[in-house]
Amino acid sequence: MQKLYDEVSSLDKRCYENFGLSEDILMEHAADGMADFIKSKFSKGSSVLIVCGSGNNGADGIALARLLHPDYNVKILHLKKPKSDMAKLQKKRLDAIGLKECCTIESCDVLVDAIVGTGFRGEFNPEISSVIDEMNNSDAYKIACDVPSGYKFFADATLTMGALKKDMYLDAHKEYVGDIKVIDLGVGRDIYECESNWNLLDLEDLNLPNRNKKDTHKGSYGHLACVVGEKIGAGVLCSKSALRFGAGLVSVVGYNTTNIPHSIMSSELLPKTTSAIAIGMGLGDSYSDMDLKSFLNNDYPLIADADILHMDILQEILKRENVVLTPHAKEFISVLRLCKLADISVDELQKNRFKYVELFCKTYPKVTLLLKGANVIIAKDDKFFINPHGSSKLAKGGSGDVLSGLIGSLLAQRYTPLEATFNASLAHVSLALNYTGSDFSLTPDDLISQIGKL
Ligand SMILES: NC(=O)C1=CN([C@@H]2O[C@H](COP(=O)(O)OP(=O)(O)OC[C@H]3O[C@@H](n4cnc5c(N)ncnc54)[C@H](O)[C@@H]3O)[C@@H](O)[C@H]2O)[C@@H](O)CC1
Ligand SMILES: Nc1ncnc2c1ncn2[C@@H]1O[C@H](COP(=O)(O)OP(=O)(O)O)[C@@H](O)[C@H]1O
Ligand SMILES: [K+]
Repeated sequence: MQKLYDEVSSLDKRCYENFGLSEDILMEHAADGMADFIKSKFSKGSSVLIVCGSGNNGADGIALARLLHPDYNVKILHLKKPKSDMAKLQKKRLDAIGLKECCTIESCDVLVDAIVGTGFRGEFNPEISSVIDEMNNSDAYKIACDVPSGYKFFADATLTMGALKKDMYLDAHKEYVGDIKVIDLGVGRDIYECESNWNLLDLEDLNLPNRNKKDTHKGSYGHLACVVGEKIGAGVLCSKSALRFGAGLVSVVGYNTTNIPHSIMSSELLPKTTSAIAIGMGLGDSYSDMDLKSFLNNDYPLIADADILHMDILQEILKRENVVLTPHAKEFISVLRLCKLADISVDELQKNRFKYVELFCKTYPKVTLLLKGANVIIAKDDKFFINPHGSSKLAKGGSGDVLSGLIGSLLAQRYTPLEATFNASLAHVSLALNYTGSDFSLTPDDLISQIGKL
């Protein structure tokens, strides 16, 4: 697990004040980290074009040019005259060793974007936009210094300074960042970083269910009741996924339980041995509120997904002690509207995913939320996690039902709602990562069939 930050300037400031490091020392480490990265990937003599802006992001780029010259064939393009004190100082140092400047995006092996970093505000003017377009069209290996400029530069790798920034994990930004690597700024990352409520999940954080205890029976591993309605397929996917992920028993529950696999049980009412409930997937609108209440009149841990996230009965669900909500963006704006927290478009949500997740959690601190997307957000109270390891292989109907089953399974096996959710989410993305077929071909059944290989 790694920490995430809204901003790192306060962390830089701690370095100046607590560790006696200057801005110059920090920047020298930033540039050195980038130089090491390039040296590890490209042999001496490779051509490196560094495109610099006028602030400290540009200054990082100028310092990098100095560190690579003359072993590498370095060229520098100043889009604007150096303006910040550090940019002016770095330019003076570079001029002293003499380095060729260029004024167009020339062909090169490595292209470094040091136009703007965290100080970017507003929009680029048309000239800068067209330079970035040209850079994007280059065949070179593309490196973003700190962050891809304005999230318009398509980087192969982003070398980010000091610590990870939350903003890099907005869904829309996933297209631009490439592989992300943190560069230390003169002190180890553990020392540079301070507390943060936001964390990035690593695949290694996955804690799978186990069968280490010997004196057990099926009841030891819980019973998930999956309440189904009109579209039985969604409930079946959820149930199969739950059974495969270790729940001792799984039942499809409701009025429509014909044609279900033999391994799944069925009943009209909640089984007596129920230890967790999954509700919402494929529910349709055939249940009355009264019917639904009969499934909710208990305090079992519950995962609510899909159709139920549009229903007024959600208010009742949100009062429960152990509940997980798994909306995608469109469902989350419905949740926010039902809760009278915000009436916004999907677009507005996607631009401000972190803010609205925080708003929801502040109002419902007992609820565990998983907001689906290219980068999944998992949150409870004041703890927030991002799972960035999913891929577009998962963008297919039924992927979410499999996820609900994984979460439901762990709830039934008595994981806490937060543990169930982040472990299930990590398992879900691992299933997609482990799939060896073509990206476009992954089906929910493929996901389920791979659970056993985790
Ligand atoms: N201790 C530090 O201060 C460190 C700073 N570092 C680097 O410094 C960067 C931040 O530097 P700054 O705060 O100077 O900011 P940036 O260099 O990211 O951006 C500010 C510059 O961009 C220009 N700019 C802003 N909006 C623009 C727009 N819409 N169109 C065109 N130009 C625009 C401004 O005129 C200014 O010159 C980080 O991203 C990182 O790369 C690193 O060297 C690490 C240490
Ligand atoms: N481009 C993507 N990158 C990463 N994960 C994705 C992407 N598209 C979809 N997913 C994941 O796939 C799942 C889709 O769930 P959902 O939209 O509820 O599908 P369904 O309701 O059809 O089962 C979610 O876990 C989501 O995070
Ligand atoms: K940049």
